[in-house]
Amino acid sequence: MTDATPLSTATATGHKMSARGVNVFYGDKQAIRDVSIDVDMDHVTAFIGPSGCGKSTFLRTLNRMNDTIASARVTGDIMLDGEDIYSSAMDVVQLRARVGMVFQKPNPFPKSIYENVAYGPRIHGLAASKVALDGIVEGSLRRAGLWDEVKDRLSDSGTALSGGQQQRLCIARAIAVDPEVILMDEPCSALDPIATAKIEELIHELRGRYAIVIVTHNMQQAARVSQKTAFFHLGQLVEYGDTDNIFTAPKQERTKDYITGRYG
Ligand SMILES: Nc1ncnc2c1ncn2[C@@H]1O[C@H](COP(=O)(O)OP(=O)(O)OP(=O)(O)O)[C@@H](O)[C@H]1O
Repeated sequence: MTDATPLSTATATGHKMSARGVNVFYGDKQAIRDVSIDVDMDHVTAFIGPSGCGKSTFLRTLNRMNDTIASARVTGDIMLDGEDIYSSAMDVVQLRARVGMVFQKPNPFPKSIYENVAYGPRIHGLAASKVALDGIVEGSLRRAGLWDEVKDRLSDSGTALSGGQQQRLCIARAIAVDPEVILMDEPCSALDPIATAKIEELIHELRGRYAIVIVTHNMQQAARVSQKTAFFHLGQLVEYGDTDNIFTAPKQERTKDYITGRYG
């Protein structure tokens, strides 16, 4: 591909995920306007912008979570490894295993800690034996930084953990099905500063192994955890670039106004 190649479709961009000309409507109301962006493996991408600008809506297009909202309609192209995730051939259950999601409010299943992590690998047939499943559960909890805190109480309910532990359990659950991309929608907004610091540390550790996209209201958090930042405003992607540049030398006036606290 040369620089002159039009980016009208994302088929051959070589990025982990690519969106081209994406619009999202809720009924007649347009929430996302003509957004094009690439997401890569080797960095964390932060979506920032004032409340209601469409960060969560756009994030949800990346694993078709908007399918669960009856009024939502998505147009444009979204590719995962060059494959159109909105094509009729795409298995949505598989897609959501490949592109996992962690929500604002920790939402463990009302099941044991072990079952929370084992459920996905079991339904996706990822473990041939109980020993293999035990290994996946332990490995996922270790990678989510939770193993030492829960190894002696795996049969306790996931909902009995603290909020921060529940969020790490949800990250372990996402990791357990061996995803390629992890979407995080304000994962720390319900957590205290210590639990938040643990999640941020975890994001650093997971970086490189997965493509990570995080929606955050907190600009300091975006600056701490991400290498790329996308600024959204009124449903548009106003600016996307290296996090350092977005925060120190934004090119667009609207980005500058937002990061200097003039609105939002
Ligand atoms: N399920 C829905 N039905 C109708 N409109 C919706 C729905 N979800 C979001 N919207 C609207 O779409 C626009 C974008 O909302 P969205 O939640 O994506 O923004 P956001 O930037 O993530 O906001 P916040 O930071 O407050 O979470 C808003 O105008 C919102 O009211």
